[in-house]
Amino acid sequence: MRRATHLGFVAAAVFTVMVLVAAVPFWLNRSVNVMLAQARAELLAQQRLDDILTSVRDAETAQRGFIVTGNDAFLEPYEQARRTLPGALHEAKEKARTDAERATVWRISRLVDLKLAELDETIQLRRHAGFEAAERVVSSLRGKLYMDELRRIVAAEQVRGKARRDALRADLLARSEKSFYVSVAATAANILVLGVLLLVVTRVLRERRAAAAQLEAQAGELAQAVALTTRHNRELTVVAELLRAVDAVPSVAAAGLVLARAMPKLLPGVAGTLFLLRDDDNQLDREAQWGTPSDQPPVIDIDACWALRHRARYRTAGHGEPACAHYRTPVDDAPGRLCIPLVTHDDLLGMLHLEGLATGPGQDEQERVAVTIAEQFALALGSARLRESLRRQSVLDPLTGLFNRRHFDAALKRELARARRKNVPVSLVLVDIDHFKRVNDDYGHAVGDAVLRTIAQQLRQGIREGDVACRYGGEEMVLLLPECAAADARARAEAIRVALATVTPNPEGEGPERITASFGVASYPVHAQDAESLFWAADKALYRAKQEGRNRVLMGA
Ligand SMILES: Nc1nc2c(ncn2[C@@H]2O[C@H](COP(=O)(O)OP(=O)(O)OP(=O)(O)O)[C@@H](O)[C@H]2O)c(=O)[nH]1
Repeated sequence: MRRATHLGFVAAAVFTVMVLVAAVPFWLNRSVNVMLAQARAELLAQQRLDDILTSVRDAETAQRGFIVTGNDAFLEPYEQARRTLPGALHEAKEKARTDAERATVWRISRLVDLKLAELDETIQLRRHAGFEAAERVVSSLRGKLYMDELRRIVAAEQVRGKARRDALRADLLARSEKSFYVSVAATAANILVLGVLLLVVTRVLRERRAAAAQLEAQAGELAQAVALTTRHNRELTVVAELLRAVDAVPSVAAAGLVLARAMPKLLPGVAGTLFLLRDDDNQLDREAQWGTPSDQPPVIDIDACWALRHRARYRTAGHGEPACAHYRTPVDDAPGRLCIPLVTHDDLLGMLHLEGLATGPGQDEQERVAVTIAEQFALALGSARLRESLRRQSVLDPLTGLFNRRHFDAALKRELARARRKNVPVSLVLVDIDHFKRVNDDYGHAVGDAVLRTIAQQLRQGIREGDVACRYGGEEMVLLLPECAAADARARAEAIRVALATVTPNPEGEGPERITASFGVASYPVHAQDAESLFWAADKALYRAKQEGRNRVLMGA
């Protein structure tokens, strides 16, 4: 704004200077014109006097011719002079510019009148009194005196006029010269001023252009920063949602599905596969996939991936770079791959394999997003794993891997309530190893534990999905069989009993050659109506089985 005001002042000043400079030659030209007009008027005045003198002279010549010849034809110029001279004299008087001029014209006018009167007199004499009478008047030299005086005055006036004209011409020449130099100087000054103005305007425009370019660049940077922040915020929101969702999942496997749903939002157009490390193993399972990934094996070894081996991300952009063993398609056919190990607290949890990442500009940005997701997901996954492990520990028996008594009590109540609601049966099978004390005594507790694990394995194998096998306490175990009537429960217990007698109790070392167990079966609604009575009925049947010689299945009463 201030710069614009300055520019306005400069323009106004330049305009004023230019007007003044242009006015000087104009003024000089004007004075030259005045002088020219003066010179012209001078010439005209002289011309008028010359014309008057010439007319008088012609009239005198005509008088002489008439007097000599008496022929009227000679009088024509005289008549002409008498007609024109009054007008010429009048005009001369009118146009006289100074008092001196006016006085001179008056004197001439009087002499012309006298001369014309003398001519008139002589002509009349010649006409009426003859040649001699006219000759006498002419010879008196009165007319000659008039003419001489008239010539003298006009000649003097000519001399004065010429002097005035010469002075005017000299002045005119001097002024023309001055006017020329002033014009040249004015033009030069104008060019100079215009040049300065042009310079100032160019500079101002250049500065404005630079300022505009700077503003444009700043606006561009700002827009980029805003876009980046918006994108980061969007990413943060999605990552936060992802973490919240992973936090709420019931199992580590479900966390993979949550990731597969979030990834297309975070890295659009990028396909991927999530591999998760098995517990106590060097193998990873393909847990989830999104986009249109290339063929990936369902199970991979840690050694199959550069990223897993080195615990650092590994990128292949194509062009013959070494491929990971889990790539089933050549590197060049699926460029822009990135393997990121999922690590938390130095524990390897899995690996994120991404495909179709940018290989040119935008590569770093995508990789940054991918690494952020992998880091955050690994943390969330670690927590999910821990939660899952704690949950398992709270319901599982650590020695056998069967559910513990707390879980059994809750499951029994739940299944009984459901059986009542749905009007279906539910059965319990109590299992007690026969003479287990002897195993401990003969081979030690470690072998006893191994035998317990073998039997637990047999129980797990002998039941359906949805059935619950628990270690109730010591060497006593229980099977909860939902929607299973008494006869079916008995048959199932019998099958387990028979199978048990055929397995090696401790496949890892020494121990008894075979082991047997006794089974007590009770069912809702035939043997009892509530949890406690049902358990009690099964326990009584088990007791009877022991009493009757062990290694048998007995039904509740
Ligand atoms: N090794 C091992 N032994 C256990 C465990 N829990 C209970 N026992 C043992 O199991 C044995 C149970 O013995 P008893 O209840 O006398 O019965 P039994 O020897 O199996 O004889 P019957 O049941 O009458 O056939 C005890 O010696 C307990 O110490 C366990 O977790 N590990």
